[in-house]
Amino acid sequence: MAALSGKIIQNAFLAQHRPQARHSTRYPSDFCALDTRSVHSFQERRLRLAGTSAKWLNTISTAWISSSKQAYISCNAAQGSSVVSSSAKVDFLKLQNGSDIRGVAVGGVEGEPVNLTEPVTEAIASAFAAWLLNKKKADGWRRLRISVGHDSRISAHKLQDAVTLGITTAGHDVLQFGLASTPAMFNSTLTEDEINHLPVDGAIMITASHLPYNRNGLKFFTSAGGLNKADIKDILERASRIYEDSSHGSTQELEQASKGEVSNVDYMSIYASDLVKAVRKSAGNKEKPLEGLHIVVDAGNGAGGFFVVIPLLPYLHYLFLSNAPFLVLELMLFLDQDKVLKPLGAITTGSQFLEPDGMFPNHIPNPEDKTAMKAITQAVADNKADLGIIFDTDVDRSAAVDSSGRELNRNRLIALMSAIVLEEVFVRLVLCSICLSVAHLFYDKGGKHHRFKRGYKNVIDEAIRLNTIGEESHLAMETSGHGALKENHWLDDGAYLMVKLLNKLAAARILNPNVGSKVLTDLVEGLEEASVTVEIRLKIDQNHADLKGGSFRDYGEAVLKHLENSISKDEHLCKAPKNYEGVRVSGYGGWFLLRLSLHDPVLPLNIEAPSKDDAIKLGLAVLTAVSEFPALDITALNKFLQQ
Ligand SMILES: O=P(O)(O)OC[C@H]1O[C@H](O)[C@H](O)[C@@H](O)[C@@H]1O
Repeated sequence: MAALSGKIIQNAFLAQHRPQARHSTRYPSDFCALDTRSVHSFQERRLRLAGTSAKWLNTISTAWISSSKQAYISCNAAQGSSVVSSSAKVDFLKLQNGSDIRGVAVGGVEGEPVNLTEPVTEAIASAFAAWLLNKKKADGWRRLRISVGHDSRISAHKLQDAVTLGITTAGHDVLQFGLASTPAMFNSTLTEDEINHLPVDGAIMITASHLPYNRNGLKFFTSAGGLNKADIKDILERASRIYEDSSHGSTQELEQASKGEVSNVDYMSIYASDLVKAVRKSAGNKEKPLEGLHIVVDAGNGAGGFFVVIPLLPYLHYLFLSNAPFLVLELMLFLDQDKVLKPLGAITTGSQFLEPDGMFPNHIPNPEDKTAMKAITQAVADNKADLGIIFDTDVDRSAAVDSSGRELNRNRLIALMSAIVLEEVFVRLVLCSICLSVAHLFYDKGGKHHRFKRGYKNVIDEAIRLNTIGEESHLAMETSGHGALKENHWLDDGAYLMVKLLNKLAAARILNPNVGSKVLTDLVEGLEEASVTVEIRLKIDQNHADLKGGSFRDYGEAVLKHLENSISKDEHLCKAPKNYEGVRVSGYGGWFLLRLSLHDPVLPLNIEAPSKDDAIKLGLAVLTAVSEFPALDITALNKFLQQ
C-alpha cells in the first residue's frame, strides 16, 4: 500500500485557493498535462455560477423541468473556452451519448468545434448535484459529497476544475481522486471508510474512453450504479436551464454563496488494495499467490498504470522544473509503488505504456483494436511472459493474452469469463450481447446464453431485470470488453475481470506452482469460432439530399426496414425470431446483424461465417438491399466483398 494511502492530503475552498488546489493533485497526468491546461479559464468565463447556492440551483433546475418539456434546448455558449465564440449555440442534449455525456473538449480538429467547454461542464456538474439532491430526497437541502476522477486526456484538468467549481459553488463537497478508473469512481459510492468520508453520495468520471484526444465526457454514478439515459437527459435539461439563468444575471441568492470544500483523496490505493485482497482471498489468503508469474500490462497511456509500478524516469525532469520540488519528490515516491501485481508477487517487467499520456502516442487504448492487441501480444512474446493484460483508457474494459500469444478478447473473453462464473455459481445464466458459440460450449454446465442488444448499460440493465423476474443471472458482457458481475455490484470493471483471471491462476497455482495461463486457455477449449468474423461500419452522410431533411436515425431505420423485406424473399436466409436491435439474419452456416450505432450516424454490420465464401454470400444479401440508399457509404462493404 502506498504510504499516503487513505490520507486526505488537502482541504481547501477551491474558489479561494484555486492555484493551490490545482497543483496538489497526486497523479502523473498532472505532469503530463502541464502545458495544455487552461490556466486562465476561470477568470475568463462568463458563466456566473460562482455565487450560486445549491438551493437556488435546485429550484431553478427543477422548476424549469416541470414547466417546460422542450425536446430541443439551446442557449448561448459562454466564452470560457477560447474556441467557442459567445454567439455560438450549445445544444445540451447533443452532448448525450446514451447513458454518458460526450463532447469535443479540445479545439483544432477540423469540423469538430468544441462543445464541451468549461462553463458547459460546470453547469452539467451543478445540474448533477441538483439531480442528486432530488434523488436523495433530502429535506430541502443537505450538503452532498461527490467524488471526481479523470483519465489521462489532455483536457482532464480543465474539466476537473470546471466540475469541481460547478459542485462547490452549488454548496457541495468534492473529493478529488485525480487520475482514476471509471469503476473506481463507482466503487467510491460503496466503500465504507470514515477517515476519507466515504462512501460518497455520487461520483463523476471525466473520460471519453478510447475516443481521440480532442474528445472528453462525463459518466455519473450513485450507489445504485451508472445513471441511465433518462437521468442523463434530465441532467442536461437542468444544466441548460442553470447555464441560461447564470448568464442572464444574478438573483438575490447568488449573493449568498455557500461554497463546498475540496479534498484530495488517494482513492486508487484504497480501490487497488481491495483488488489485491480479492486475489489473496481466492488463494486461501496466501500473501503472494502470483509469485513467480510473469505478467505484462499494457495501459495504452490511459489510467490503468496503477496495476503495475509506474516508472519514474519520464517524470524526473519535473523535479527541476517545479517550484515545489519536495511535492514532486513526494509524488514520485508515492508513484513508485506497485499497487496490484507486485504485492501479489508477480513479475511485471516489460509492461508498457503505463505513463498517462492523453495524446495516446502508442496505440488506441481499446482491447477491440487490432493494433492494441498486437502490441500486448508482442510484449508477451518479447518478455516470454505468462500472461498479458490490456486495458482501455478508463479501465472499464480489458482483455488478456496467454503465454502462447492467443488473444483472450471479444468472444473468447466472454467464453472465459462464462467458464469462470459457471465454476462458481450454481444457478447459471450467462448473458452477453452477441450470439456466439459460448451458448453451445457451456450448455452442459448449466450455462444459458441470453442475447441482448449492444451497449454495456443495456446488457447490465437486462441482467438486473432478469434477476428481478427470477431468472438468476451472474454475468453481463459484450464483445467490446465491457463486463460486469453480480458479485461485484454489477460494476462494469475491466480491472475486476482481470482479477477474476488472476484468481483462477492463483487458485490453480496452490495445487501446482508451475501452472501458467494454459489453465485459462483450457477453459475455452471447445469454443467454436467462426473462421470469418468481421465488423464493417457503413456511414450515413447526414447532409445528403436523400435524407430529405430527416434525421440519420430515420434514414437508418428505413434502410433496416428495406433489408428486412428484401431478405424475407430469400430462401437461404432466415430472420432471427427475436431481434433486439436492427436486423439479425442466419444463413449459409453463419449470421449477420445490421443495426444502428448507439451514437454515430453509422450502420455497423457484423458478419460471422464458417468460410469466406459464406461470408461473401451474407454480405451480398446486405449489399443488394442497402445499395438503394445513396446517403449510405458502402465503400467498406464493397471492399470486403472484393477481397
Ligand atoms: O453502436 P456502436 O457505435 O458500435 O457503439 C457501441 C458501444 O458504444 C459505447 O462505446 C458503449 O460504451 C459500448 O458499450 C458499446 O458497445
